[in-house]
Amino acid sequence: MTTLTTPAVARSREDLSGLLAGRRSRRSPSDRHQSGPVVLVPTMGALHEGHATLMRAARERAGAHGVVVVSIFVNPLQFGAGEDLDRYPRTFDADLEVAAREGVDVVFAPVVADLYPDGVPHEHGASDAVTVQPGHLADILEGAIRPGHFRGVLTVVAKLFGLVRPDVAIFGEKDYQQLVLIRRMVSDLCMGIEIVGAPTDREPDGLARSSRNRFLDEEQRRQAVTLSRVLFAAREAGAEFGLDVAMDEGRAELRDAHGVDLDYFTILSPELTELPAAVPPGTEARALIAARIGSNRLIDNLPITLGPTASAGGTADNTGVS
Ligand SMILES: Nc1ncnc2c1ncn2[C@@H]1O[C@H](COP(=O)(O)OP(=O)(O)OP(=O)(O)O)[C@@H](O)[C@H]1O
Ligand SMILES: CC(C)(CO)[C@@H](O)C(=O)[O-]
Ligand code: BAL
Repeated sequence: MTTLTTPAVARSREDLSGLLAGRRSRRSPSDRHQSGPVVLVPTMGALHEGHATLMRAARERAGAHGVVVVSIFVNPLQFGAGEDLDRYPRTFDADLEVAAREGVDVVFAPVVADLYPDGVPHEHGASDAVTVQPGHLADILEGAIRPGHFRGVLTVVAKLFGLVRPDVAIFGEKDYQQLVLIRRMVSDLCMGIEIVGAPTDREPDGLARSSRNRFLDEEQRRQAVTLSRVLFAAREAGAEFGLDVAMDEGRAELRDAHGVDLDYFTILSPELTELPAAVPPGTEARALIAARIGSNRLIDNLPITLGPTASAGGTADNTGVS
């Protein structure tokens, strides 16, 4: 029988610094060889198997002597007015079980006032708070639909980095634009933290696991698989026939779908810039999709290697139907 050790739970920043202090003092240069890295997995809770893959990667990276910290915090600053902040699932006891199963050392689950002692600095409210302003990459895709979202994400991630001071932080590729922006923040603000991107974990039929999937009813669950179908169809066609055909095949999947209200389907460079008009065979790209199914908004993406007859069409051609 496997014995599970419940992670230490820090409910405030003071708890966290207490829990991490002992470990940090042991990380002196003289005995660094005996200690491993501090590895952080930031989450909003409602943990599922996708999160578990991140924790497993963290445990492996930290080794027996390192520390795995999982943060659970539903960050109000990244939710816009009318979004699903209030109904976002909160399942703390079940989350602790997942963390225990994956060998997490510390769960950091602060309250809102702990991370925002002067209140949540929403754009529309007066505030002296310093927040992280992302570049223009935050204005496209998710940022176009959710203005201010990435300012909220980067601000809270910067706070988590400041509190946990990890050597490594692991994020899912499922939130691909988020991952790109976090890498950019760490680089531009010289944070000196290694950012690891973990592949998207999927249901057997291809649907990307997501905390919000639990809100899908049976019919919506059937419709939700359209997102990954579009991406896999685009990937297969793109590998053989290039970008334009990849877009066509993705769009064809969308035409046959019901109940899927598309926000975007596009293929961009891995850095989320437009692809040039002609790309050489073997060019790496990223297909990205977002859609609403009922009142649920889902996102997904997939890496694509464009094939020998690839020819890029720029924004006009590789922007999806809506
Ligand atoms: N299916 C997945 N595979 C790998 N990583 C994932 C998966 N789903 C989420 N993650 C990653 O887990 C981290 C925490 O994400 P979060 O708590 O928002 O979960 P989520 O399932 O993405 O929820 P949401 O429904 O809000 O999109 C992020 O880095 C995210 O990219
Ligand atoms: C990175 C994150 C934990 C910041 O709140 C969140 O955006 C998420 O769970 O992907
Ligand atoms: N994982 C993305 C968090 C959000 O939708 O706000």
